[in-house]
Amino acid sequence: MRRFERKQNIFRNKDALGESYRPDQIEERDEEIEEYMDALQPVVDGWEPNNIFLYGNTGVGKTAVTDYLLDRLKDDVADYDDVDLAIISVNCKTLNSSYQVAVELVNKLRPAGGEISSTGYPQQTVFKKLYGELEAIGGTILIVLDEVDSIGDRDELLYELPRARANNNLDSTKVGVIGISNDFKFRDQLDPRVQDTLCERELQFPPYDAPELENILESRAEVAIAENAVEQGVLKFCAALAARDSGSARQALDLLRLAGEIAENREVDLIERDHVEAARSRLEQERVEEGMRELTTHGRLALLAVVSKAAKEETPSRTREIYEEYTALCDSSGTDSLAQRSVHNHLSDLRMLGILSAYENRSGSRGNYYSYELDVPFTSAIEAMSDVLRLNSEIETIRDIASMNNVV
Ligand SMILES: Nc1ncnc2c1ncn2[C@@H]1O[C@H](COP(=O)(O)OP(=O)(O)OP(=O)(O)O)[C@@H](O)[C@H]1O
Repeated sequence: MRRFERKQNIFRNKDALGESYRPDQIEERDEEIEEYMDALQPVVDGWEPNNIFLYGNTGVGKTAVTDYLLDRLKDDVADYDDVDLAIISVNCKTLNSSYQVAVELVNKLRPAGGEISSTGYPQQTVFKKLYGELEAIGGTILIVLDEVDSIGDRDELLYELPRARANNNLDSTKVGVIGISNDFKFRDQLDPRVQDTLCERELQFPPYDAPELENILESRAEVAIAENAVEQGVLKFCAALAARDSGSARQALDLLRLAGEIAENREVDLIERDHVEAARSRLEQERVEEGMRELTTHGRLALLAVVSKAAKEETPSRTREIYEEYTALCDSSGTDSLAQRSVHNHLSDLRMLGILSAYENRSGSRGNYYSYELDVPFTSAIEAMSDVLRLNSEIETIRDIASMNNVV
């Protein structure tokens, strides 16, 4: 067996490409930072903070910019004796009601051993306990609620918290809420009263374009990657791929990190374009697998039907044709098939997940119909499918047909 050996030809500090790294510098967000600083100005001036709602797609720097600015704000207000600032951050991802977020906040503020249980209290009791903790800290408190959309429509806390002082629930403490979300619908679904308070200041972070992503990658590569370990054009390529797909800095950084790991495993000292291509297809496969995990058996069978059509070079394919393929697969797997209408719904879900793309065709008097094709490489889709459906011989046949047709 080989020994573990330290590898450092490619990476100088791989953690700097990871999710928990906090960059010293934020690139390409000058305007947003200006606006954000304006919204935070009342804190420095000693007034009641604005409530801020920050939204934009995933990976566009909402959390990074917030962390960076709040660190700065903390340092800068230290110069003013009459401002006492505390910042509490909670990620709401696993908390799907006001009640749960309030419990989480109380428990963050209490010393170990003093936590309250996450069930069993009336909501107002938990809110009261929260006000008690906030009042005990005093001064100005900014509460950051990341992924705030997880709270869903049980959003009373978002209404109560910013008004706590006006409603005499807090006496001297000044509270501001910073809500962060990548769900564009969330804001519009909020109760209008919540909208008015929480969205006092709204900041939108647009997706990055390719040159912006390239700058972000360059500044991160300086910290993360060994000297002369990236072939010329590779950062541009990663940036272009991520810009075309999502405009997400996370995606661009993930591509670079994985490309570096692939280069490392191939025992070369240079990250090349090929490694980025390989990283892209692996990440795409992960995305399909992740999407697939959420699918029901029928969703998977509907996807496999499209994969089978793709192997025969028959995509884009109409729902009716996909449905025939689907019923045949159901027969082979001993599963009762659903009606065509339901399969159509599964196909539109797969489209939402970015696994399929759809085209609307107009067929004159007989109305419109949709046709579908894979929006991910054939290989990624079939690889992801092999583990989860017990249809080995069918999947082998599809693979054979695909290789005869040179479909990859
Ligand atoms: N402008 C930037 N300069 C430097 N690094 C950035 C910038 N924008 C994003 N990043 C980096 O990209 C990654 C993703 O950013 P971040 O977590 O802030 O995205 P987000 O908008 O909060 O996404 P999500 O909604 O998924 O939480 C992080 O590693 C972050 O450090």
